[in-house]
Amino acid sequence: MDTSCESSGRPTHPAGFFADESDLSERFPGHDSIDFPVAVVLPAGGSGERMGLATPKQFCTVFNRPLISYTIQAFERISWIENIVVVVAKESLHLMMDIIHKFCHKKVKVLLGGSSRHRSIFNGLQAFGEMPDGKSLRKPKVVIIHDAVRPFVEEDFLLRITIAAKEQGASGAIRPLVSTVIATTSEGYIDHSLERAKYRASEMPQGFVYDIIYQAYQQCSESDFEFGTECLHLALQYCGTNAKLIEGPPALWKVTYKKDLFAAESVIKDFLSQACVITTVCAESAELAHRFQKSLGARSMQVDVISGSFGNNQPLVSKTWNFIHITANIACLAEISRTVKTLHEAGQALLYPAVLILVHFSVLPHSSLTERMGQLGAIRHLAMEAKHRNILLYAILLNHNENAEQWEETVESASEITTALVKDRNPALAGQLLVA
Ligand SMILES: Nc1ccn([C@@H]2O[C@H](COP(=O)(O)OP(=O)(O)OP(=O)(O)O)[C@@H](O)[C@H]2O)c(=O)n1
Ligand SMILES: O=P(O)(O)OC[C@@H](O)[C@@H](O)[C@@H](O)CO
Repeated sequence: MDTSCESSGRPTHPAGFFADESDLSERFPGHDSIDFPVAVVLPAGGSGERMGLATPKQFCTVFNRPLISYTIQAFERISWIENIVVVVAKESLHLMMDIIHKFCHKKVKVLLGGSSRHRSIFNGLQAFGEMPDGKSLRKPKVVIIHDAVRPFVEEDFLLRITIAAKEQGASGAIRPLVSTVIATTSEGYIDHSLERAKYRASEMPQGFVYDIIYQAYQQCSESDFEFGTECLHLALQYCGTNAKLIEGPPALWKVTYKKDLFAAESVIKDFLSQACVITTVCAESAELAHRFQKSLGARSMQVDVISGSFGNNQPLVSKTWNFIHITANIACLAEISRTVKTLHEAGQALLYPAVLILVHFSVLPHSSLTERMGQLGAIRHLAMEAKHRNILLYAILLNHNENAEQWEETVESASEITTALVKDRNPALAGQLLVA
């Protein structure tokens, strides 16, 4: 089934998680040598038994977004990848279509999987031949096969896999073994152990000249289909193609057990919390902003400070998912409401939850904290509305202190709270008035 979704202002990917395309050609000169069609097959038809949850792991969510959506995004943002074929179980078909629509995924065709991973992959490969609906996709020169439950894959590694597949016929990601592999007897005793240095773990992505892997699957035995787990082996056994093996980064791991889901959430949290933008509206808030910038910088956060709202500054809005607004204006909720609208209209909270933090300080000596909390109480309602747009709105109140040391401590405390809110993105705290 084909899908399409027009969406305005899809966020670009920040540097750091995915390699920024601008530096690819420096890091990997082959970037502009993809002058042949490349497609991807994402097997996603499994049941995830080892995860031990009712929902198949590819549809388990991180920040209210299914794992498979992160994987699809990793490929759809790459300009030289023409088509993405996702292969799902029949009972997941509608859910998959909903995900594609909700997150405005592009270049995606959904096909039905089979009773085993190899059967699902073979079904996916047939998207490039004659299809019953007549909507076949252009046959790629190279096809990348990648488990849908490996969401963290970077463009420069995909480039290496693709070019190696074009040159060698097949290529695959490998990782060093973490544990030693031993052979066991039928009674459950050790028979012998393998010399770990001679072996590697076979991971994904893998790349193949399309005709090679397609012919290999056409020759597969029932046993291969039922019990096999290695596409590279099929290319070797049935087509005599010896895959080029390329050591990949640790982030290529396959989400298999529940611990892997927690690990995936931590990777995404870390990626989201690397940068923030601070907006200020007056000289006092600018002074405080620079104190924040220094303090957050010391917590490894990249901070941009701009005076006034960021308005239609799309590059700035699409650079991060964390926004801090510093003001002494007690009627500041209108400013916050405008910022929520800007972020929503820019699509910046479509794929990841955005964090918006109001930092309100009072320059009036002995201003009543209770009074300020009362005046800002409407933020709760604003936060509820923002949450429906995947924007988490928090507020931190500071009491300006004439005593320089105490003021420094207050700012440090506010920076610590800000860092925690950005890193954790806990929806339960949205709309709360926190006091530094
Ligand atoms: N019949 C199958 C079985 C698996 N897969 C996919 O192949 C990838 C890797 O397989 P695996 O980690 O084994 O997934 P599951 O089979 O779902 O996991 P489990 O073995 O724990 O049930 C996953 O994206 C899975 O959805 C598939 O497309 N079709
Ligand atoms: O064996 P499973 O079906 O759990 O997962 C598939 C993995 O084996 C596979 O992704 C890599 O080993 C590379 O072939």
